[in-house]
Amino acid sequence: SHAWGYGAHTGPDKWADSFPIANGPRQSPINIVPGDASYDPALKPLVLKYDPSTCLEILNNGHSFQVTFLDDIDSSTLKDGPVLFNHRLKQFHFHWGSSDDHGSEHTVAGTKYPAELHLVHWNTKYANFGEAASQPDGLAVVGVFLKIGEENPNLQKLIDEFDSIKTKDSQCSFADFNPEMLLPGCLDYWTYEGSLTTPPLLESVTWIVCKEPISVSSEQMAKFRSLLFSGEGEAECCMVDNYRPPQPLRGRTVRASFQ
Ligand SMILES: COc1ccc(CNS(=O)(=O)c2ccc(S(N)(=O)=O)s2)cc1
Ligand SMILES: [Zn+2]
Repeated sequence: SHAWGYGAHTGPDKWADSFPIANGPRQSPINIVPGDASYDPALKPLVLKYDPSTCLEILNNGHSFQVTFLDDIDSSTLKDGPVLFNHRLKQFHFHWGSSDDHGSEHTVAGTKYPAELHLVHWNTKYANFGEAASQPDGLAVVGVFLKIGEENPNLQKLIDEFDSIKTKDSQCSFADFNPEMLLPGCLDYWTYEGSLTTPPLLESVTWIVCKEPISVSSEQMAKFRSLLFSGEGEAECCMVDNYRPPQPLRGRTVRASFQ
């Protein structure tokens, strides 16, 4: 069958054909309705400790661009927040639109942001990422919204690599980047039990969505849109609208770490 993508014939409405879990009970993303979220005073503050020396490479995987980290020791970790176990950072990537008025996966009271950052971590009670990804409490993804405003010098460090990763399956080494620089000042969050937002859509993700966005300039967003879904030598297809729309809540509770 066709590989999955975001086009008319391969996009989110077609994913259930090959990945029936697409219609499962805990799919992501969702529309977060702040008024319906329940403040949970038992939720701890998020503890994110990242080591820039574990940054390995930046790559275009044909769906997004991602920065991959060395995860063989506990050097870049997520602790506390809504999770009970230590998690290790595996990679971060983004989702964005074809224009500044849409592109995020989660929405907040129906508001769409131009882009959304996902920092993917796996629970070290499991042997490795692949094991963890198939467990209901195996992954924790921190989502950060991007909002049009000031140019973001930390995002610019990623954008400066785009000429080397323009096409699908291109990659280059990328060192000494600290993803802490991509976090908002305030780490208030909403949390709920969900899934990967791309195939295999595994229902193994504790979502941790930050309330406060980070800034990105409109010019920087235009650079995101210069990346290609297509491979070298193929007809050029701009990497835009690589987001899954919100999915049914199916009775899930969204908790807030703040009042
Ligand atoms: C077991 O085989 C596997 C397991 C997992 C994957 C997907 N790769 S992945 O985990 O990096 C992510 C995909 C989508 C992510 S999102 N947008 O929800 O943050 S994270 C592939 C093969
Ligand atoms: Zn993602």
